Amino acid sequence: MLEVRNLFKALNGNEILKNINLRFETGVYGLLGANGAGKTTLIKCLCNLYEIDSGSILYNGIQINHLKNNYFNSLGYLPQNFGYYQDFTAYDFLSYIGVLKGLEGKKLEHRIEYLLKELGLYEKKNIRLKLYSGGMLRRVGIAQALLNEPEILILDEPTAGLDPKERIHLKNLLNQYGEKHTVIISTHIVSDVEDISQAIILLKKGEICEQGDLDVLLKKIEGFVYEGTVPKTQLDYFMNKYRVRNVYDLGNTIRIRIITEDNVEKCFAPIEATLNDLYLYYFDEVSEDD
Ligand SMILES: Nc1ncnc2c1ncn2[C@@H]1O[C@H](COP(=O)(O)OP(=O)(O)OP(=O)(O)O)[C@@H](O)[C@H]1O
Repeated sequence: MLEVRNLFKALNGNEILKNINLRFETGVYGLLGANGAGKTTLIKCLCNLYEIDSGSILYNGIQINHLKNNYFNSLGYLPQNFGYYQDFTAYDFLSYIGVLKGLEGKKLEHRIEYLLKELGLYEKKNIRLKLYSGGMLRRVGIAQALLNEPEILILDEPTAGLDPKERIHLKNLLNQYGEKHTVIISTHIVSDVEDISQAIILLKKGEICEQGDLDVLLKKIEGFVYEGTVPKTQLDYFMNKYRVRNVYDLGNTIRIRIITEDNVEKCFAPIEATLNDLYLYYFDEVSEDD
């Protein structure tokens, strides 16, 4: 179990994370926030790559900075910008990282082959990484994070560069991995974590604004989400008046989805809220995939 208590972190004199309290058990956790919210900084703290200013991060009750290698052995991490050796093949690169992680022999070979197959890279395992596409490199990055079958898997923007089919495949893989391990996924893309997260954490300007089970979080905006059909000429009026999520062109009219706590015009009817609505409600912007 990984626990964050009253964490504060500044970078170059700017307070980036403020009073963060979190608890991670087995399951998938979706860490959602707009660009610059502090997700990467938080992840670097969780990976013990940043010293924290105050508070504590505990793994099974012990501060991670006291555990040193024992903690790293339990951790798999995909950084936002993942470094690799261009002239290595995927197989050689994973062997190299595996050895750094203390794996060897047949066990390492089997694990590499399994992950290359799982991530759809097996046929290309002997091609140099400099010839890989962005999506393929991201998948190598995910494979290296999974090499030691870590108790805690932390992925910073794992779907960057992946196509829709690869995203779905990765989601299934992470969902399965989360059945027995802790998986923390940082993203600003709602669909990366929707349907697979046992808890969603919303980070805004360095503070947790909400966390918990998605159904419970959605209750907070129950009755605030509406859809309605309005004349096209009134779009600007409604855009200024409400947070507008979707606009569907119906010819002379448009159907819009809005979020508001105010009373609305008769043309709007309440509708069930989704994680994308929650994202817009808290962050005042639509998620990239919406
Ligand atoms: N070394 C640094 N010194 C000062 N400020 C920093 C440093 N690194 C990041 N920041 C600032 O900290 C804030 C949070 O950055 P961070 O990268 O953690 O956010 P993020 O949520 O991961 O964003 P993104 O999705 O764009 O990667 C930003 O305002 C960023 O400019």
